[in-house]
Amino acid sequence: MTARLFSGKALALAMESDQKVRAEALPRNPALAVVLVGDDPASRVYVRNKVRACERTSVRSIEITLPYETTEETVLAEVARLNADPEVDGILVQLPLPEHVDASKVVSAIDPAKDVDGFHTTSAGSLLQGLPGFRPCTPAGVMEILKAAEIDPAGKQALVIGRSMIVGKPMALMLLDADATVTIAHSRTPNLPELCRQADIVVAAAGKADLVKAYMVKEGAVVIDVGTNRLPSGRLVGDVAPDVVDRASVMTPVPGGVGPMTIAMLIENTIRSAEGRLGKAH
Ligand SMILES: NC(=O)C1=CN([C@@H]2O[C@H](COP(=O)(O)OP(=O)(O)OC[C@H]3O[C@@H](n4cnc5c(N)ncnc54)[C@H](OP(=O)(O)O)[C@@H]3O)[C@@H](O)[C@H]2O)C=CC1
Ligand SMILES: Nc1nc(=O)c2c([nH]1)NC[C@@H]1CN(c3ccc(C(=O)N[C@@H](CCC(=O)O)C(=O)O)cc3)C=[N+]21
Repeated sequence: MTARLFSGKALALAMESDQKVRAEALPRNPALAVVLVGDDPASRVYVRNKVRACERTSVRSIEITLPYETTEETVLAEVARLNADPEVDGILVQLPLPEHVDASKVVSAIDPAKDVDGFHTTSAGSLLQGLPGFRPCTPAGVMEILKAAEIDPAGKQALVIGRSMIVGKPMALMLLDADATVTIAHSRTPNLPELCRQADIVVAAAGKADLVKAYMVKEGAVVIDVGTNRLPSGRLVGDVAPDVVDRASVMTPVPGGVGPMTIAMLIENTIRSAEGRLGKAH
């Protein structure tokens, strides 16, 4: 079998036209503030992509770049200022933060009503309880891809590789909510190939190039590649080896798969936040 490559980039662009209309229908443009501490080159690429998506959808982008040495107190003060600003709808603090800054403390300081990343304990609690709230953008983007590709997780065996707060854990919950039977693998999982071979849907989010190889994939499985690994050559690759294309039925490419959908969901959360704040609730 040769997999169909599902373009997250095309889906993200399709979502943008509706997002732009909604953003422009509001009394003021929705605004997203991104706080970047230090100058991690990978983070810079993500921030640049977010800024471009904001431009295309009429979302105001506020970038706050602080030097690596910035104290936790200053980062917290910046978050407090953005919380209090009535013109700001979404706050994203780019992770990872420098070691001397406690990331969970900073994330907890964000007003849950502006938590467009969906990492605050309030948002995480809403996801766990099936209540409305901001959903983390990457797994939400994966769910949108599955929907657009007409893949219903109900009754399927799903394997999530990775258990981070950003991707793996919320991904597993969302697939569970969609009635899949979910297995979560991590670095201490001894039998990854065996678990992988049983899965109808594989979401790879470990950050290890070529972790998922063709022999591990069930014929006809759906393979979603979240990994973004920068090779020494500068090339960006996912967690899924190229020859998996011969076994999967649907696959997402890297780049051009989950990454652009993460950004599309961030814009979506920001516009929803603005709609709520400006009296256009869903
Ligand atoms: N496309 C996008 O929009 C996004 C892409 N990413 C990318 O996704 C990847 C994961 O990101 P993130 O979750 O933040 O990363 P983390 O490093 O926080 O988590 C990685 C997870 O993978 C697990 N893992 C590592 N090695 C293996 C292995 N050999 N077998 C099984 N599990 C393993 C780890 O296990 P343990 O918990 O035991 O350490 C951990 O749970 C990265 O490449 C990142 O760049 C991330 C966010 C968005
Ligand atoms: N608070 C916070 N929220 C995040 O959502 C967050 C974060 N911190 N830290 C880092 C990870 C990673 N992440 C990506 C987003 C977009 C692409 C993306 O757009 N990728 C493009 C290409 C990018 C490139 O060319 O390098 C693609 O896959 O096509 C990738 C990765 C969000 N993250």
